[in-house]
Amino acid sequence: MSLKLGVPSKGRLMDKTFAWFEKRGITLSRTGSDREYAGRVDGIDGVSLVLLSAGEIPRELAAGRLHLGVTGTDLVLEKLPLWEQQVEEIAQLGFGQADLIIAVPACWADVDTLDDLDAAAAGFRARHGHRLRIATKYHRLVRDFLTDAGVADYTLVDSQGATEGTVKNETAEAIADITSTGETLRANHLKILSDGLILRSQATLWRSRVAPLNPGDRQALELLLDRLAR
Ligand SMILES: Nc1ncnc2c1ncn2[C@@H]1O[C@H](COP(=O)(O)OP(=O)(O)OP(=O)(O)O)[C@@H](O)[C@H]1O
Ligand SMILES: O=P(O)(O)OC[C@H]1O[C@H](OP(=O)(O)OP(=O)(O)O)[C@H](O)[C@@H]1O
Repeated sequence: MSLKLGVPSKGRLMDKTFAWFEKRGITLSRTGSDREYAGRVDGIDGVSLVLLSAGEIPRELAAGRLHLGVTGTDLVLEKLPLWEQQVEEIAQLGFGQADLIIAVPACWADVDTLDDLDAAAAGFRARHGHRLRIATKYHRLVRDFLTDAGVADYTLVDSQGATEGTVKNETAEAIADITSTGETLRANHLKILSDGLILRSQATLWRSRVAPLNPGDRQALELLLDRLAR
Protein backbone atom coordinates (compact mmCIF):
# COMPACT_ATOMS: atom_id res chain seq x y z
CA MET A 1 0.00 0.00 0.00
CA SER A 2 1.06 3.59 -0.49
CA LEU A 3 -0.41 7.02 0.01
CA LYS A 4 -2.62 7.82 -2.99
CA LEU A 5 -2.50 11.34 -4.46
CA GLY A 6 -5.19 12.09 -7.09
CA VAL A 7 -4.45 14.68 -9.77
CA PRO A 8 -6.52 15.70 -12.83
CA SER A 9 -5.41 13.60 -15.77
CA LYS A 10 -5.33 16.38 -18.37
CA GLY A 11 -5.57 20.04 -19.21
CA ARG A 12 -4.76 23.20 -17.30
CA LEU A 13 -5.21 21.72 -13.83
CA MET A 14 -2.82 18.82 -14.46
CA ASP A 15 0.04 20.94 -15.82
CA LYS A 16 -0.23 23.56 -13.09
CA THR A 17 -0.53 20.93 -10.37
CA PHE A 18 2.64 19.24 -11.60
CA ALA A 19 4.42 22.64 -11.55
CA TRP A 20 3.13 23.43 -8.03
CA PHE A 21 4.54 20.16 -6.62
CA GLU A 22 7.78 20.54 -8.59
CA LYS A 23 8.40 23.89 -6.89
CA ARG A 24 8.25 22.03 -3.59
CA GLY A 25 10.75 19.39 -4.70
CA ILE A 26 8.25 16.68 -5.60
CA THR A 27 8.18 15.57 -9.22
CA LEU A 28 4.89 14.24 -10.58
CA SER A 29 4.96 12.83 -14.09
CA ARG A 30 2.91 10.84 -16.52
CA THR A 31 4.52 7.64 -17.67
CA GLY A 32 3.87 5.49 -20.71
CA SER A 33 2.15 6.76 -23.83
CA ASP A 34 0.16 10.00 -24.09
CA ARG A 35 -3.02 8.04 -23.73
CA GLU A 36 -1.98 5.89 -20.81
CA TYR A 37 -3.18 7.29 -17.49
CA ALA A 38 -0.21 6.13 -15.45
CA GLY A 39 2.07 8.31 -13.41
CA ARG A 40 4.89 8.38 -10.88
CA VAL A 41 6.09 10.43 -7.96
CA ASP A 42 9.78 11.23 -7.43
CA GLY A 43 11.38 13.11 -4.57
CA ILE A 44 9.43 11.41 -1.79
CA ASP A 45 8.85 7.76 -0.86
CA GLY A 46 5.57 5.96 -0.27
CA VAL A 47 3.34 8.18 -2.43
CA SER A 48 1.68 7.03 -5.65
CA LEU A 49 0.03 9.16 -8.31
CA VAL A 50 -3.51 8.47 -9.49
CA LEU A 51 -4.56 10.35 -12.64
CA LEU A 52 -8.29 10.82 -13.01
CA SER A 53 -11.01 13.29 -14.01
CA ALA A 54 -11.16 16.46 -11.86
CA GLY A 55 -14.87 15.82 -11.45
CA GLU A 56 -14.31 12.37 -9.93
CA ILE A 57 -11.69 13.40 -7.36
CA PRO A 58 -14.25 14.59 -4.74
CA ARG A 59 -16.07 11.24 -4.79
CA GLU A 60 -12.81 9.26 -4.54
CA LEU A 61 -11.67 11.33 -1.54
CA ALA A 62 -15.06 10.88 0.15
CA ALA A 63 -14.93 7.13 -0.49
CA GLY A 64 -11.43 6.96 1.02
CA ARG A 65 -9.87 5.58 -2.17
CA LEU A 66 -7.62 8.66 -2.39
CA HIS A 67 -5.75 10.08 0.61
CA LEU A 68 -5.03 13.40 -1.10
CA GLY A 69 -6.43 15.04 -4.21
CA VAL A 70 -6.24 18.23 -6.24
CA THR A 71 -9.46 19.64 -7.65
CA GLY A 72 -11.50 22.83 -7.69
CA THR A 73 -13.51 24.11 -4.73
CA ASP A 74 -16.55 24.20 -7.02
CA LEU A 75 -16.42 20.46 -7.67
CA VAL A 76 -15.96 19.52 -4.00
CA LEU A 77 -18.82 21.74 -2.81
CA GLU A 78 -21.10 20.57 -5.62
CA LYS A 79 -20.43 16.86 -5.26
CA LEU A 80 -20.01 16.48 -1.49
CA PRO A 81 -22.98 17.82 0.49
CA LEU A 82 -21.15 17.01 3.75
CA TRP A 83 -17.75 18.09 2.45
CA GLU A 84 -16.43 19.41 5.75
CA GLN A 85 -16.88 15.98 7.33
CA GLN A 86 -15.37 14.16 4.36
CA VAL A 87 -12.38 16.26 3.32
CA GLU A 88 -10.02 18.81 4.80
CA GLU A 89 -8.59 21.72 2.81
CA ILE A 90 -4.78 21.54 2.92
CA ALA A 91 -3.78 24.36 0.56
CA GLN A 92 -5.26 26.68 -2.02
CA LEU A 93 -2.93 26.36 -4.99
CA GLY A 94 -3.32 29.81 -6.55
CA PHE A 95 -4.50 28.72 -10.00
CA GLY A 96 -7.67 27.42 -11.63
CA GLN A 97 -9.53 30.47 -10.38
CA ALA A 98 -13.06 30.58 -11.70
CA ASP A 99 -16.34 32.10 -10.55
CA LEU A 100 -19.60 30.17 -10.61
CA ILE A 101 -22.17 32.70 -11.77
CA ILE A 102 -25.69 33.10 -13.14
CA ALA A 103 -25.96 34.77 -16.55
CA VAL A 104 -28.84 35.77 -18.79
CA PRO A 105 -29.01 37.07 -22.38
CA ALA A 106 -27.29 40.46 -22.65
CA CYS A 107 -30.35 41.77 -24.50
CA TRP A 108 -32.62 41.30 -21.45
CA ALA A 109 -32.53 45.00 -20.59
CA ASP A 110 -34.86 44.66 -17.59
CA VAL A 111 -32.96 41.81 -15.93
CA ASP A 112 -29.83 42.74 -13.98
CA THR A 113 -30.43 41.21 -10.54
CA LEU A 114 -31.85 38.06 -8.97
CA ASP A 115 -35.05 39.95 -8.12
CA ASP A 116 -35.36 40.89 -11.79
CA LEU A 117 -34.79 37.24 -12.72
CA ASP A 118 -37.53 36.19 -10.29
CA ALA A 119 -39.95 38.66 -11.89
CA ALA A 120 -38.91 37.60 -15.41
CA ALA A 121 -39.38 33.94 -14.47
CA ALA A 122 -42.97 34.54 -13.35
CA GLY A 123 -43.72 36.44 -16.57
CA PHE A 124 -42.01 33.76 -18.63
CA ARG A 125 -44.16 31.01 -17.16
CA ALA A 126 -47.35 32.98 -17.78
CA ARG A 127 -46.36 33.58 -21.41
CA HIS A 128 -44.86 30.23 -22.34
CA GLY A 129 -46.69 27.76 -20.12
CA HIS A 130 -43.44 26.31 -18.79
CA ARG A 131 -40.78 27.46 -16.36
CA LEU A 132 -37.72 29.46 -17.31
CA ARG A 133 -34.85 27.01 -17.84
CA ILE A 134 -31.38 27.44 -16.35
CA ALA A 135 -28.67 25.20 -17.84
CA THR A 136 -25.92 24.01 -15.51
CA LYS A 137 -23.86 21.12 -14.25
CA TYR A 138 -23.81 22.59 -10.72
CA HIS A 139 -27.31 21.50 -9.72
CA ARG A 140 -26.93 21.51 -5.94
CA LEU A 141 -25.03 24.79 -5.63
CA VAL A 142 -27.40 26.61 -7.99
CA ARG A 143 -30.54 25.28 -6.33
CA ASP A 144 -29.30 26.22 -2.84
CA PHE A 145 -28.24 29.68 -4.01
CA LEU A 146 -31.56 30.44 -5.73
CA THR A 147 -33.57 29.12 -2.78
CA ASP A 148 -31.67 31.48 -0.45
CA ALA A 149 -32.29 34.32 -2.92
CA GLY A 150 -36.03 33.57 -3.02
CA VAL A 151 -36.08 32.63 -6.71
CA ALA A 152 -38.35 29.61 -7.21
CA ASP A 153 -40.07 29.75 -10.59
CA TYR A 154 -37.41 28.05 -12.71
CA THR A 155 -36.28 24.62 -13.73
CA LEU A 156 -32.72 23.34 -14.05
CA VAL A 157 -31.65 21.59 -17.24
CA ASP A 158 -28.50 19.53 -17.17
CA SER A 159 -25.57 20.72 -19.29
CA GLN A 160 -22.21 18.99 -18.86
CA GLY A 161 -20.29 21.24 -21.29
CA ALA A 162 -20.63 24.13 -23.76
CA THR A 163 -23.27 25.46 -21.36
CA GLU A 164 -23.12 29.02 -22.72
CA GLY A 165 -24.36 27.63 -26.07
CA THR A 166 -27.65 26.39 -24.62
CA VAL A 167 -29.27 29.84 -24.79
CA LYS A 168 -28.55 30.27 -28.50
CA ASN A 169 -29.61 26.67 -29.06
CA GLU A 170 -32.88 27.42 -27.27
CA THR A 171 -32.58 24.64 -24.75
CA ALA A 172 -32.34 27.16 -21.86
CA GLU A 173 -33.06 30.85 -21.17
CA ALA A 174 -30.27 31.36 -18.61
CA ILE A 175 -27.14 29.56 -17.46
CA ALA A 176 -25.11 28.94 -14.32
CA ASP A 177 -21.50 28.08 -15.09
CA ILE A 178 -17.95 28.97 -14.21
CA THR A 179 -16.23 31.89 -15.84
CA SER A 180 -12.62 32.98 -15.74
CA THR A 181 -11.82 35.61 -18.37
CA GLY A 182 -15.48 36.16 -19.29
CA GLU A 183 -14.72 35.59 -22.96
CA THR A 184 -17.07 32.65 -23.40
CA LEU A 185 -19.94 34.63 -21.87
CA ARG A 186 -19.26 37.64 -24.10
CA ALA A 187 -18.95 35.51 -27.22
CA ASN A 188 -22.35 34.00 -26.46
CA HIS A 189 -24.03 37.36 -25.71
CA LEU A 190 -24.63 36.66 -22.05
CA LYS A 191 -24.29 38.97 -19.01
CA ILE A 192 -23.72 38.10 -15.36
CA LEU A 193 -26.43 39.20 -12.90
CA SER A 194 -24.97 41.88 -10.61
CA ASP A 195 -25.72 39.71 -7.54
CA GLY A 196 -25.31 36.44 -9.43
CA LEU A 197 -21.97 35.27 -7.99
CA ILE A 198 -22.55 31.85 -6.41
CA LEU A 199 -18.99 30.84 -5.54
CA ARG A 200 -15.35 31.72 -6.11
CA SER A 201 -13.36 28.60 -6.89
CA GLN A 202 -9.71 27.68 -7.27
CA ALA A 203 -7.61 24.54 -7.48
CA THR A 204 -7.12 23.19 -3.97
CA LEU A 205 -5.27 20.31 -2.33
CA TRP A 206 -7.67 18.26 -0.20
CA ARG A 207 -7.05 15.48 2.32
CA SER A 208 -9.58 12.70 2.81
CA ARG A 209 -10.82 12.47 6.40
CA VAL A 210 -11.89 8.84 5.89
CA ALA A 211 -9.12 7.15 3.87
CA PRO A 212 -7.50 4.40 5.96
CA LEU A 213 -3.85 5.01 6.87
CA ASN A 214 -1.46 2.23 7.87
CA PRO A 215 1.65 3.31 9.81
CA GLY A 216 3.68 3.65 6.58
CA ASP A 217 0.99 5.81 4.95
CA ARG A 218 0.78 7.98 8.03
CA GLN A 219 4.52 8.56 7.95
CA ALA A 220 4.43 9.37 4.22
CA LEU A 221 1.52 11.78 4.78
CA GLU A 222 3.30 13.63 7.57
CA LEU A 223 6.46 13.91 5.51
CA LEU A 224 4.57 15.10 2.44
CA LEU A 225 2.55 17.73 4.34
CA ASP A 226 5.71 18.94 6.01
CA ARG A 227 7.43 19.32 2.63
CA LEU A 228 4.45 21.13 1.12
CA ALA A 229 4.21 23.56 4.03
CA ARG A 230 7.78 24.85 3.57
N1 LIG B 1 -11.84 28.62 -17.76
C1 LIG B 1 -11.40 28.16 -16.59
N2 LIG B 1 -10.45 28.81 -15.93
C2 LIG B 1 -10.00 28.36 -14.75
N3 LIG B 1 -10.44 27.21 -14.15
C3 LIG B 1 -11.38 26.54 -14.78
C4 LIG B 1 -11.90 26.97 -16.02
N4 LIG B 1 -12.80 26.05 -16.43
C5 LIG B 1 -12.81 25.11 -15.46
N5 LIG B 1 -11.99 25.41 -14.47
C6 LIG B 1 -11.79 24.64 -13.24
O1 LIG B 1 -11.16 23.43 -13.55
C7 LIG B 1 -11.73 22.37 -12.79
C8 LIG B 1 -12.08 21.23 -13.72
O2 LIG B 1 -13.11 21.65 -14.56
P1 LIG B 1 -13.96 20.64 -15.44
O3 LIG B 1 -14.77 19.73 -14.59
O4 LIG B 1 -14.64 21.48 -16.45
O5 LIG B 1 -12.79 19.80 -16.03
P2 LIG B 1 -12.59 19.19 -17.39
O6 LIG B 1 -11.38 19.80 -17.97
O7 LIG B 1 -13.87 19.23 -18.16
O8 LIG B 1 -12.20 17.72 -16.95
P3 LIG B 1 -13.03 16.39 -16.84
O9 LIG B 1 -14.03 16.38 -17.95
O10 LIG B 1 -11.98 15.34 -16.99
O11 LIG B 1 -13.65 16.36 -15.46
C9 LIG B 1 -12.93 22.95 -12.03
O12 LIG B 1 -12.61 23.07 -10.66
C10 LIG B 1 -13.14 24.31 -12.63
O13 LIG B 1 -13.53 25.28 -11.69
O1 LIG C 1 -14.47 32.77 -18.85
P1 LIG C 1 -13.65 31.94 -19.81
O2 LIG C 1 -12.19 32.20 -19.68
O3 LIG C 1 -14.14 32.08 -21.23
O4 LIG C 1 -13.81 30.41 -19.38
C1 LIG C 1 -15.07 29.85 -19.13
C2 LIG C 1 -15.26 28.55 -19.83
O5 LIG C 1 -14.27 27.58 -19.40
C3 LIG C 1 -14.95 26.39 -19.02
O6 LIG C 1 -15.17 25.59 -20.12
P2 LIG C 1 -14.18 24.46 -20.61
O7 LIG C 1 -13.13 25.07 -21.44
O8 LIG C 1 -13.73 23.61 -19.45
O9 LIG C 1 -15.15 23.63 -21.54
P3 LIG C 1 -16.58 23.00 -21.26
O10 LIG C 1 -17.55 23.90 -21.93
O11 LIG C 1 -16.51 21.65 -21.88
O12 LIG C 1 -16.82 22.92 -19.76
C4 LIG C 1 -16.31 26.89 -18.52
O13 LIG C 1 -17.29 25.86 -18.55
C5 LIG C 1 -16.63 28.01 -19.47
O14 LIG C 1 -17.30 27.54 -20.61
